[in-house]
Amino acid sequence: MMKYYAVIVAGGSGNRMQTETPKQFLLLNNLPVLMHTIKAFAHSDTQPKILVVLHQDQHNYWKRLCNEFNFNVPHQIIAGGSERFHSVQNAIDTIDEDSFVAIHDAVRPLISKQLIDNSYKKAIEIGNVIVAVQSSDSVRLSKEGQTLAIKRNEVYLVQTPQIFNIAILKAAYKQPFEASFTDDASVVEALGEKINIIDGERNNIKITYPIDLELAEMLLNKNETV
Ligand SMILES: Nc1ccn([C@@H]2O[C@H](COP(=O)(O)OP(=O)(O)OP(=O)(O)O)[C@@H](O)[C@H]2O)c(=O)n1
Ligand SMILES: C[C@](O)(CO)[C@H](O)COP(=O)(O)O
Repeated sequence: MMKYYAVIVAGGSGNRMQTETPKQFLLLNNLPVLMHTIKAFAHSDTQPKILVVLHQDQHNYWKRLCNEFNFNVPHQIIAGGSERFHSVQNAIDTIDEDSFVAIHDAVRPLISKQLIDNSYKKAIEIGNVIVAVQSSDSVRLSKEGQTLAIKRNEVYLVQTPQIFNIAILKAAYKQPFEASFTDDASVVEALGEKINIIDGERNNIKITYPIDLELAEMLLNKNETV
């Protein structure tokens, strides 16, 4: 039987958020952001094994938070690295069985259970899957001091989860780090693999700036009242 993993990367320091507490631990409707994200995967039908990547200095803080919030969802804690790339690398190094692995940002807590299950299902069918949405704004490319309008229907805004077989992930994450590796698809693609896109969700925002936390709270409350 196929095995499933979810690697939830929470090893960042949240510089753009400019809060003393890293954004993955900030409260969203009275629960830390990271706990919402873990719960989304734990409540999915797929029931993946959950690996949470945290900076080594925050392991004890996280354990205290779990006690304080009575948070009992089973998960394994992995030490983070200097870049997102290294945090993912540390997690996949610990996986030793044939499996499909979803990599997801801790700071995308609004992911739906349906999108999680559908993404694993499609990854099994077509080999790999990343979720993305199209831009509703016009898009321009900045090059050599000029900007140029490009066809927005040829542009995707990439989200997570990004799901791959463990064998391809292990091979991809053996490559040396490049600044252009901003997600897992860019790392796997550098091996020459074709990347498959499926529709993401507009609600699946990444909490990056202070306004994103406010938006997430509004979207969460809207979902709960529907
Ligand atoms: N060394 C790192 C850097 C980032 N991440 C995780 O990768 C996700 C996406 O990264 P980003 O939004 O850039 O988070 P930060 O690096 O924390 O933010 P910033 O770039 O503003 O400092 C986050 O869940 C973050 O915790 C990680 O696990 N390890
Ligand atoms: C992985 C990602 O969320 C896909 O959109 C994004 O690339 C992460 O970028 P960040 O600069 O680490 O926030």
